[in-house]
Amino acid sequence: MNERARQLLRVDGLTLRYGAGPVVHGISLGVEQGTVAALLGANGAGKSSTLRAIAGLEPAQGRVLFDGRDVSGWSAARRFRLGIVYVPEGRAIVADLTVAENLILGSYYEDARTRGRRREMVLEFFPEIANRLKSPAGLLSGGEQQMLAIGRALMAGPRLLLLDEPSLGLAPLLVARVYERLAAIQKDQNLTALLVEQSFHVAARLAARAWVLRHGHVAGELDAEALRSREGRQRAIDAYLGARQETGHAVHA
Ligand SMILES: Nc1ncnc2c1ncn2[C@@H]1O[C@H](COP(=O)(O)OP(=O)(O)OP(=O)(O)O)[C@@H](O)[C@H]1O
Repeated sequence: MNERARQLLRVDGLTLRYGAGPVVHGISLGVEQGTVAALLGANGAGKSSTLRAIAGLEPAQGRVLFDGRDVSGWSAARRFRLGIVYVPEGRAIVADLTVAENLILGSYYEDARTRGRRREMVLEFFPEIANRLKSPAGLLSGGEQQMLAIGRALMAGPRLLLLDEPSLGLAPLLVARVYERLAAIQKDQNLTALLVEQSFHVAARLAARAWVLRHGHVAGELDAEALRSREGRQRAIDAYLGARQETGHAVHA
């Protein structure tokens, strides 16, 4: 990893347990400012738990540094105010509120001018929801709900977006569209994000770096070049399947 690049997020030795044994075992990673990184792995590998711990939604051991500040003991609300914004799996929009009201929820504490400016930006990225502002959010399609959830997070002016499986439950064409928009937002807004994905090839299009988790361990690490190469793809598949015993060591491609 290029140590000179500025890491907005640094996680060291993150360990998380729900009951007896840990489900995340001493994970370390860093996300550089202005880049998208991904946590890959099969069901139950510990991806969501890691993301939730970074957001402050699960108690964990280890260190979470944000912009050089140790936020490990901070509540989720305090991390949110610092700019760490989490978009949960399953989207969690408020079905009974309109699309416009859901957007307002994302920037509840901002002044009207900031809110208006951000709303304009969000609607530019997601014209699908721009035409549906007065509809109850529950009537939107799955893809539109995902766009709304991302839009709502952008309304908060995130410095770091934590995206839990934005492709979940979406048809391939919609997944491609959501990822296209994320790429446009990243380019235009210089967004920093950490996302969770099960699909390697979906994440590989956007991410500059990825970690493959397996049974709560980092089983492999891939940089941008490896993410886009056939060899890197094979390496990730091996790590998913545990074909190589790389547990505990970051594998540089
Ligand atoms: N609230 C919870 N209470 C107890 N165990 C949990 C809880 N949440 C997750 N787990 C367990 O922790 C492990 C890691 O789950 P996690 O959701 O982080 O994995 P994941 O890689 O995100 O998988 P998925 O893609 O299926 O969401 C799994 O064995 C899961 O059953």
